[in-house]
Formats: sequence, C-alpha cells, structure tokens
Amino acid sequence: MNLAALVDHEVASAAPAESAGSMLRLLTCGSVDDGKSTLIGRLLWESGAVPDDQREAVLAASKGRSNLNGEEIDFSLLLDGLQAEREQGITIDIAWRFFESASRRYVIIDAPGHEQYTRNMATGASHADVAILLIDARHGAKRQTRRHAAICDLVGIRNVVLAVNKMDLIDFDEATFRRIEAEFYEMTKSFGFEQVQAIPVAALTGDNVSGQSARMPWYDGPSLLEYLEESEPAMEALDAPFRFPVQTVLRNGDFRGYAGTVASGAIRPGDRILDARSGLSAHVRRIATMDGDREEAAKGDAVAIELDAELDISRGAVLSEADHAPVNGDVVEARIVWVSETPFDPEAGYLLLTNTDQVPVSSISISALIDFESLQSAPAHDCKVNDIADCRILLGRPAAFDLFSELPATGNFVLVSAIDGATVAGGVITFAQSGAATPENTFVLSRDLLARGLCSDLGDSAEDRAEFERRAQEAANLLRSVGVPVIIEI
Ligand SMILES: Nc1nc2c(ncn2[C@@H]2O[C@H](COP(=O)(O)OP(=O)(O)OP(=O)(O)O)[C@@H](O)[C@H]2O)c(=O)[nH]1
Repeated sequence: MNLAALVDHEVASAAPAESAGSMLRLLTCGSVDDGKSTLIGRLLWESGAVPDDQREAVLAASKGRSNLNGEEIDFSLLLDGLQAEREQGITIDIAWRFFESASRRYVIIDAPGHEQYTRNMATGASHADVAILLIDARHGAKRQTRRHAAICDLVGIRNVVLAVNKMDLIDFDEATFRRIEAEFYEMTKSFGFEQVQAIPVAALTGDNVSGQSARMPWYDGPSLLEYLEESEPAMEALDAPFRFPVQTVLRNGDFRGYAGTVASGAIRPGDRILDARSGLSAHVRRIATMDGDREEAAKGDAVAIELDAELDISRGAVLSEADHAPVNGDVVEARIVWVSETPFDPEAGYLLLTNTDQVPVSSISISALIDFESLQSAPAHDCKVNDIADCRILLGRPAAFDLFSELPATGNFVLVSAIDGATVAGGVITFAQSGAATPENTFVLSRDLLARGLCSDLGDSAEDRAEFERRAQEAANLLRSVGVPVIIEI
C-alpha cells in the first residue's frame, strides 16, 4: 500500500455513511503550540459540529484554566488536550475528524507538530485538498512550519491557507501580519502552490475564524471558514489517462484476467491497452467484477480485466492507454522525504515499491537537500530523518513510472530497507527514463565545461554562484529531455 492508498483507506473506513455536498479534505499543520488544536476546536464549535453534551463537558473542563487570556472556553480540549479530561472520566469521541457546515462536509487530517511525526504528516498530506499552515504571529514561520510547507508542496497540495494565529497577542498589528505573509510568499515562490491565502486569526477569541473580525478592519479578505466554503476539492483532470497497476493474475478455466484497482482514467471493452514494461499491447475483451461484467471501469474500481490476447505479464505491470503510456524506466529522479531514524546509507540495500511493483535499487545518489531556513535546495550528498532531498535512483530493472506532476497516483513510491522491509522514505517522481546511465553514455556537465561556455560571464559572488547552478540545472534538464543521461559535477 502506498502513501495515498493508506490515507484513502483510513478516510474511507472512518467516514460517516451519509453525505451532504462535496467533501473538502483539510490538512492542518504547524509547529507545537502555535494553536492548531484551538483553531480546529473553534471551527468545530462554530460550525455546530459539537453535540450538546460535549459542549457542556468542554465548558466544565475549561473552568479555571490559566491559558485562556480571559476567554471561557478552551477549544483545544475538543482535540489533543483531551488526555487529561479522559483521565477524569470525560469521554469525547473522535468524530472531530469530520464536520459539516451548511454547504459541505469536511474531513480534517491532523498533522502533529512534533518533528518525529513528519512521516504521519507526509502520509496525511498526500490526499488533502487544502492545507492550513498555522503560524504564531509572535514568532513567524518556524523551521517545522517551513518543513511542513515543503512537504505540502512535495505531495502536490496546491491550495494553502496561511493562518497567522494569536493576532490578539500582537494587538492585531497589520504590519506584523503583512511581514509574515510577504516572507512566506517569498520563501515558497519556487513551490507549485497555486493559491495561497494568508488570514490573520485569533483562534482563542474567534477573530476571522468563521466571521469577520471587528478588531482587524484593515483585513478585507475572507474569514477561514468563508475561504474553506469557497474552496474546490482538488480535482484530477477528467481526461486523465488510464492506469491499472496489476495486483495479481487470475486464472480460472478459460478465464485469464488481470486484477487490480484503476489508479486513474477509465477503460471500456474494445479499448487498446499497453503494458509499458514489455511493450506488448492487446484489446480489452471483458471487465469482470464480483457482481458481473461492466461496460466501464474508472478510477477507484476494483476489477479483473480480460484481454483478447495473452500478454506475458505479472504483478507489478501497469496497464495503460496504448498511446499515453508510462515510462518504462530504470533511471528515476525524485524528491523524497526521509522518514527513517537510520540515515541514508549509499552502501545499504533498498527496494523501491510502487502501487504493486517491488524493484531492487542499484544505487541512490542524493544531489540536494531542502534548507528549512530558506526553503531553497542546496547541493548535498547525505540525508537523514525528516530531510527532504532530491535524488537519482538507478534500478536493477525497469518499472512503469509517471511523473508525479502529471499523474500523482502512479508517480509516487516508497523506499524500504531490503533487510527488514522498514519504510525509509516516501517520494515523488520528477523524471524517469529508460536505459540505465553508464559511464559510456552519460554526459558529464562539469564545472570547467560550464565556466568556459554557458557560464563564462559569471563571477564568484553568491548571486552568480546561484545563477551558475540554475543554468547548470537548466542545461541538464534540456539534455535529459532529449534522452541524454547527465551528471552535473559542480
Ligand atoms: N492568546 C491566544 N492564545 C492562543 C490562541 N490560539 C491558541 N492559543 C493558546 O496557545 C496554546 C497552544 O494552543 P494549542 O491549540 O494547544 O496548540 P497546538 O498547536 O495544538 O499544540 P500541540 O497540540 O501541542 O501541537 C494554548 O495555551 C492556547 O490557549 C490565540 O489565538 N490567542
């Protein structure tokens, strides 16, 4: 099961049966104590999602609390502050994950603020429509918040709310808010975020949470809930190409079918499909399910596909549309988040797992790490727990890959230790190509070569050095796009 499937499973098994309107999946993240629980608790409270008996329990438990700045209700008690109350015998169930407003349902995927939970954060983030990144207005974005922003980008979240919280503690000062907002835009400008909405809030007092705050007249944007009500669930393109990772091959008398779950797109009997690994193609004869044959199988459907010709394929193959197939690659470049306490070791054995395939890794080389101060990538060769790194992976044999930016469902993977199977990293494919790079066919883009040619106008200032790297990367990408394996040596 890959990262996304894990979350799907979790959400599907916990979701209430009845549905109202579209569902928006929210990821909440931020550093410890920035006020995440208070903000979520306040949202639940104000949207009417908390039953009366729980309201009373929270009101009673809030009495005498010293952290409330004169307020009566500790909203964080609805979430992670419950431990103490549980010990006093008050139970509040975990339905807090779901709430409904007048117009739609929400599921909240909570990402704990502590560093050791980066793995949960990455897992949770992989299926959120909107990320709410919390920042304490007194401190600005902390390292952990920046790390979370980088993970949100990595897993493809495009809609981000920057909730600048505890505005009451800085006298609702506009200049501070604007500074934090501007810094965040600057820092994340290389990311793929398409919508970033900064909102000044005070979770404890409710300012700009569900309605407009009278204490921040200078802010004319939406409140948090207003913004969420207007946000669209992240949609996959309707015409996404068909992908069907083969889980198992079924044989029953004359029937030989390939079983699995459609990862994207749709297929009908008569369509021509291709197995990228073998290059073989055939037509769909039947789409079989436990409940009889189907005229179409679309994303999320678990089916068995029978073809009009026998292809010699096995678990791990990805059946696709014939004219829009994945790359059958044994060289991939990826951005990974390292989640194991054991640091990356170039000598250790790793396996790369896609939806259904398991491929031995010949080598991994780290080329850059995201610096959590600047959110820029900097050249590096090592990586340890919680790092986000760019790497190049050579595989023992080719496997079917898509670029994550084009097809997230078949463009992500996990790396596991070949010794004990423990997950060490999750990643997304940024480049894939067939034909492993060998010393003979690899073009070496050296510092010398660049200094004499493409970068001969650049000097030694920090700016010029950054420009040098940018041009080197651009030249490498250009060469790779025409199929030339490249190593940058700078
Ligand atoms: N003055 C003020 N205090 C706030 C606000 N929001 C949260 N707090 C306080 O900040 C502290 C931390 O809030 P929590 O909601 O527990 O923070 P958290 O981010 O969930 O923390 P963890 O669960 O430990 O990750 C508590 O004492 C809250 O009462 C706010 O808007 N204004």
